Amino acid sequence: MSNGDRLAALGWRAFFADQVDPEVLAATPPARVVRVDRTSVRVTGSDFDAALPFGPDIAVGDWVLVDRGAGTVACVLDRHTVISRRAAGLDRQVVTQLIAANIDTAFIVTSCNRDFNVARLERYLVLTMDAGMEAVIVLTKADLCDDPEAYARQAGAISDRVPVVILDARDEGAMTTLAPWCGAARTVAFLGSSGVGKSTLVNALSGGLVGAETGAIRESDARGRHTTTRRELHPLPQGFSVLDTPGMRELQLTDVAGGIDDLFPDLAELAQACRFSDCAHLAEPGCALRAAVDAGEVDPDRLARWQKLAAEDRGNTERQTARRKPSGRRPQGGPRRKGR
Ligand SMILES: Nc1nc2c(ncn2[C@@H]2O[C@H](COP(=O)(O)OP(=O)(O)OP(=O)(O)O)[C@@H](O)[C@H]2O)c(=O)[nH]1
Ligand SMILES: [Zn+2]
Repeated sequence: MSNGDRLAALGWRAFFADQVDPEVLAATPPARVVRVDRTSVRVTGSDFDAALPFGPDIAVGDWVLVDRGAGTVACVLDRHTVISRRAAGLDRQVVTQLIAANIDTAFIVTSCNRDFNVARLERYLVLTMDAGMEAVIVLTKADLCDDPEAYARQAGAISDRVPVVILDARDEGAMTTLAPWCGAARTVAFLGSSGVGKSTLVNALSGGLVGAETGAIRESDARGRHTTTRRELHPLPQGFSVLDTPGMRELQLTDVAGGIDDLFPDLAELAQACRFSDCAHLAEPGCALRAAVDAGEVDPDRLARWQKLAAEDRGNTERQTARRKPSGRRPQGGPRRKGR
């Protein structure tokens, strides 16, 4: 395999190459961040692997330019997609935690059991749609369930833009089911609660090469033990990359209004017809959404979930904007990039 082919297999494409002049690329070669630890980032390039000192705002999946002489990340390239979540920092400060960058497809994994929750799936979908990723709902543990189709129907009703697949993550057929999204040079990620089968699927896709740790779950409460401890991107010999992420207990939304509109386009459109532009869709006269509920055209539960997500997003976004420091995310003094 040539160096160019190796880079392409890692996901290098015109979107990234176009950001940098060729001579800069020659002097500071591109590499993909495959792991982020507390003090270092692990990167893979066309003909090198390296552990470099951690820099702020570097996410697993990022494309960076490497200063090989200094042994540092010279620059983080603009991301094609990025997912982050709001986390509570010290002193109730709102901090944004980067989860992963440059993912093409997010497999949102849940099981056909008590883990299944439409509101939580919507939350993940808002996040991934806002990030510009393709999303697929993956329902695992179909083999342990009497009526998996009932789960698939509920999941399928969430959005006509999101395909739903049902599988037994431990079965060989799981690979075939996910293959359409795992083409050459693609990057896929598994998101979902602990114990739903993410590591099992990563193992299946990689043919056991990755050896992601899987854990037994306590069947009594359908909750998994927390077995995945770090985020790691695995470039596979089949020519695509897979990211395993830990189970996420809490997923707060910030700055995802676009994703909310994408997932609830009908409600966003109806709201335009409310008499008051700041209608809270509660009991105001001339509320188009309440009228649609009364007419049986809108599910009131879905409306309530949409309102809750929108309110949460607004609250967090306002708090974050108030605290955001005016600093860029690129280390200073890096190589000059196009258009800058
Ligand atoms: N019967 C059955 N068991 C499954 C299926 N998917 C996962 N399991 C089992 O459920 C347990 C948890 O699976 P994991 O793959 O470790 O779950 P995870 O989502 O990676 O969990 P975390 O690492 O904690 O985030 C393991 O014992 C798996 O063998 C499935 O589709 N059917
Ligand atoms: Zn209204």
